[in-house]
Amino acid sequence: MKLDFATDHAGGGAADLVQTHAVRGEADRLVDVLLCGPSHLETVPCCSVTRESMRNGFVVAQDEAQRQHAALRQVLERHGVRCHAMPATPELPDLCFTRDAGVMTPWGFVALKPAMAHRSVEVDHLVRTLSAIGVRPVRRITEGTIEGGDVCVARPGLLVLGLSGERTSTAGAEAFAASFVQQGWDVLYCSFDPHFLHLDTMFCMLDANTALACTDVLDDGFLAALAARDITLIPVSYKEARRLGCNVVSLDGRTILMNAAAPQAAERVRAAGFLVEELDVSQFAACGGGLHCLTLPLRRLPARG
Ligand SMILES: NC(=[NH2+])NCCC[C@H](N)C(=O)O
Repeated sequence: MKLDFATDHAGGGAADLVQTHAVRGEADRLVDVLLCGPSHLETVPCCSVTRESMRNGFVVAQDEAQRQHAALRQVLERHGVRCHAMPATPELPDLCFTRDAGVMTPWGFVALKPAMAHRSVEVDHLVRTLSAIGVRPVRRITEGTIEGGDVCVARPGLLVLGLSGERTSTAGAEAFAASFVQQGWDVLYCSFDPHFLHLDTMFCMLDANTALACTDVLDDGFLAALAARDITLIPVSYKEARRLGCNVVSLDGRTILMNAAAPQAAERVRAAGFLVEELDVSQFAACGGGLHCLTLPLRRLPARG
């Protein structure tokens, strides 16, 4: 497979702009992020959490969803994060979960290949939106399927990929991983049942050596592989993870945005010395996504550097 990250980045013009956008680790300092407002958010019965909400009669309360999303944006901006907006559109009801259609890597933006039909059509919309701010894909995945919620660029040298077989397939994950392998990165695969949707509902990095994890659910081999890499886990219960309580955003390896509906997880993260900002994201959680899903980091800078 030919990977031309290096050549794509050589030279001037747009390539220089692309080069300034990169994510080398989930806990580096977040500088630029892509958000999309929930004007067209709707329940789509494509994941277990949303199906449960629908059984319970949940319908999106537009005003409340807008308020919660505006509060997220305010917190990000208060922490100095530049928020870019993707226009919402009626035919894309899950678009506010900007995490899933693409991923920023150390070598530039990679357009993904979502499994769900209504999500796969988000990719072109995302690519157009990013082009307008000078970010063009260095690669587009064409093999298998892969969604951004299953991608964790954990820290420089370590990539973690979720494999449910439903949203992300082995072919998609391996195609995405190829460029990292080529650059000498260690790649860990985490297999789980499609019930759990994406890796980021059960595993999110807090700093380079600490992650929040639904340890009761995660595969023992995966937990052992994390331990072997000196990653300490702060456990989250299944019930809080199902409320998207494990689905968090590390702003800088120190300040963590967390779902207010998971107070035990927040308490443990605080006890471990992190600063926690709790946010109400109940409208989104009912649709299967939390804070991590609502944010697509475009640029993170190493804490010291
Ligand atoms: N990164 C995530 N966990 N995203 C959650 C997406 C939720 C959305 N309803 C879906 O099923 O596609």
